[in-house]
Amino acid sequence: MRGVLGKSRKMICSLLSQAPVSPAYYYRSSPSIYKPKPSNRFSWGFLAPIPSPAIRVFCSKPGEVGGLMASSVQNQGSISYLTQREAAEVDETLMGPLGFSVDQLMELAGLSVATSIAEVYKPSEYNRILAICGPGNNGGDGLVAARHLYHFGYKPFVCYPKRTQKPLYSGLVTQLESLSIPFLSVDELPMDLSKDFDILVDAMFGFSFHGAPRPPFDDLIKKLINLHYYEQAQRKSPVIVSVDIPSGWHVEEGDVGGDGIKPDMLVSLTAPKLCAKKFSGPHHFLGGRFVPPAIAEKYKLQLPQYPGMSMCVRIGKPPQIDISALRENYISPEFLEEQVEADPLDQFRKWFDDAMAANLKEPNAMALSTTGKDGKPSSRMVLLKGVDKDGFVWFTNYESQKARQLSENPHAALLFYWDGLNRQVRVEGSVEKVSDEESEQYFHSRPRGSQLGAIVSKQSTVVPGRHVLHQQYKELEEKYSKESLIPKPKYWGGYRLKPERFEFWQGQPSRLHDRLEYSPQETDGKRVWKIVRLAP
Ligand SMILES: NC(=O)C1=CN([C@@H]2O[C@H](COP(=O)(O)OP(=O)(O)OC[C@H]3O[C@@H](n4cnc5c(N)ncnc54)[C@H](OP(=O)(O)O)[C@@H]3O)[C@@H](O)[C@H]2O)[C@H](O)CC1
Ligand SMILES: Cc1cc2nc3c(=O)[nH]c(=O)nc-3n(C[C@H](O)[C@H](O)[C@H](O)COP(=O)(O)O)c2cc1C
Ligand SMILES: Cc1ncc(COP(=O)(O)O)c(C=O)c1O
Ligand SMILES: [K+]
Repeated sequence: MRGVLGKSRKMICSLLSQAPVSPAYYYRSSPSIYKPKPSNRFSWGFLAPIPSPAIRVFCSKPGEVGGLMASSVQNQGSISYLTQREAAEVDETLMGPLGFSVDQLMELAGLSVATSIAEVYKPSEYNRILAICGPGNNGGDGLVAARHLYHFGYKPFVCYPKRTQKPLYSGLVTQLESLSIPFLSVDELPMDLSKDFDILVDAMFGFSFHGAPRPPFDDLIKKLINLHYYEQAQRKSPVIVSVDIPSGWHVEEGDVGGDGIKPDMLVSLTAPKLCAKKFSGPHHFLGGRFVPPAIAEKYKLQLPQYPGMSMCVRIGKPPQIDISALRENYISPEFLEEQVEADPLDQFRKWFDDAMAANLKEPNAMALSTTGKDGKPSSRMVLLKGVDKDGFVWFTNYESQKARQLSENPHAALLFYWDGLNRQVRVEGSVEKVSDEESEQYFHSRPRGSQLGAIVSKQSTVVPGRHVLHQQYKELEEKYSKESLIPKPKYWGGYRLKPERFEFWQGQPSRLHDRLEYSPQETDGKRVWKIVRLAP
C-alpha cells in the first residue's frame, strides 16, 4: 500500500519551522503535563503509536481541575506521616550518605509544587500567583516553584522579605529577576490580597517552624488567615497552596488553636508530616519524587505511587466533580481561508504533521462511524494506517459489526481529535475494501502477536471468557513457531474511505471556532474543492 509521504520526522519538523505558528502556540487552559518524547520513527503508511502516560483529570468548579486518578488515589488511612525529627533526619540522610545536594532536592521539591498547582488550577482561570517565601529551605522551594510556574504560563510575583546571601538563594533570586518576575516587599503588598492574586503559595515555613511566627511573617500569616473570612462571606478569594507545612501550624499537632491558615492545597514533600492529618482542604498532593528504598524501608513509608512520569501524586480522593463545569477554553491561532491548502488532503497532511510534532498520543486514532440498513449509527475507534489520494485506510475484521453495517451501507464518517492542538478533522465518504494484496502486505507487517490475535478474535461476537481467547492464542503460538508464516484470515483486511467531504475545526475562545469545510465541485469537467466557513 502506498503511503503518500515518506518524510522523516526531521523533515516534517523542519517543514513545521516554516509554519506560521508552532504547536506551542495552541493553548488549552489545561496544565502543561510532561509527555515523553516519542521514540518511534514516523513515516506515512505505517504509523507506530507513541506511548504516553494515561492521565485523566476531573474538575470541581470552573477553572479548577480535580486530579490524577487510577493508582494515585489512595485511602488516606494507608499513608505514612513523619514526625518533625524524622523529617529533619530524612533530609540529612538524603543530603549526606545518599549524596543529594540541597540544590537538587529544592529544585525537585519546587517542581513538585508547581506541577501540583498546574494539575488543579488552570493558568487561564488562576493566572496571578503570589509566592510568599520564608527564610529557610521552604522559602527556597517557593522560589523554585515560582520559576517553574512562570514557564508553565502563570504570572508569578514573589514576596521574599528575609533574604540570605547564600549562593543557592541569591542564585534563585537572580533566576527570577532574569524573568522579570516582580518582587514585592511586605509593605508593597495590597492590604486585601484577594483582588490581586488568584493563588497564594505559602512557602514561609516548613518542618523547622517552631514557636509563634516572628515578624514580618506574623502579619503575612494573618493576611492569609483573613482570606478565610472572605471565603465565608462568599467573596472570591485566592486559593492558598501550602508547601510541606501550612505555615504557622504546629509541625506535628497541626492548627492547634483552629485559627491558623486554611489552605486549599497542601503539597507534602518526601512524605506527609503529622500535621497533614489535620489538613481538610480539597487537594492534598505528594511531591519530592526522589525517595530511595533505603529511606522508604527505614521509615516504613507507605506512599502513593507516582503515575507515569509525573512529579506529583494526589493523596486521597479528588473533590466531587461538577461535570457541567468540565470545559476547556480553547486559545489557538486563527485559522483562515487564505491560509489553507486548496487540496484537503494536503491540508490534512499538514495538520497530521503538526499532531506528530506535538507528540500527541496516537494521532492516527480516529472515530469511525457507520450505519446499517436499520439506520442506527455506531462508532468506534480505529487506527488510520495509510492515507493517499485514493483515501483513508484502516484494517479490521470483515465479520465485525462495522463490517456488517458497511456491507449494508458503504458510507462512513471519520473523526480525528487532536486535543493538544484544539483541533478536529471530519472526513466523510464512501467505503470499499482494499485489495487482497494490500491486506496481505499490511497483515504480515504487524507484530506476530497481533496477527495471531486477528485469527483468534471473531471480532464483536460473544466470548464465554477471556481465558478462551488466551487458550486459543496459546495453541496458535505453538502451531506457528517463530519462523513460520502466519496465514491472514480471509475475514481480516482493510477498508478505504474515499473522501467526499472534509471539515477542519480549530478551537477558539468563546466557542467561536474556525470551521472550514471542503466539498467537491465539478468545474469545467474537473473536480475542485470548494472551501466555505461554517458557523461554529
Ligand atoms: N525533602 C524535601 O523534599 C526537601 C524539602 N525542603 C524544604 O525545606 C523545609 C525545611 O527547611 P528548613 O530550612 O529546615 O526550615 P524552614 O524552611 O521550615 O524554616 C527555617 C527558617 O525559619 C525560621 N523560623 C522558624 N520558626 C520561626 C518562627 N516562629 N518565626 C519566624 N521564623 C521562624 C528559622 O529561623 P530560626 O531562628 O528558628 O533558625 C529558619 O530561618 C521543608 O519543610 C521543605 O519545604 C528543602 O527544599 C530540601 C528538600
Ligand atoms: C485507539 C483504538 C484503536 C483501535 N483500532 C482498531 C483498528 O484499527 N481496527 C479494529 O478492528 N479495531 C480497532 N479498535 C477496536 C475498535 O474500537 C472496536 O472495539 C472493534 O473494532 C469492534 O468494533 P465493531 O464491533 O463496531 O466492529 C481500536 C480501539 C481503540 C480504542
Ligand atoms: C482489534 C484491532 N485490530 C486492528 C488494529 C489495527 O492496528 P494494529 O495493526 O497496529 O494492531 C487495532 C489497533 O488498535 C485493534 O485494536
Ligand atoms: K509552608
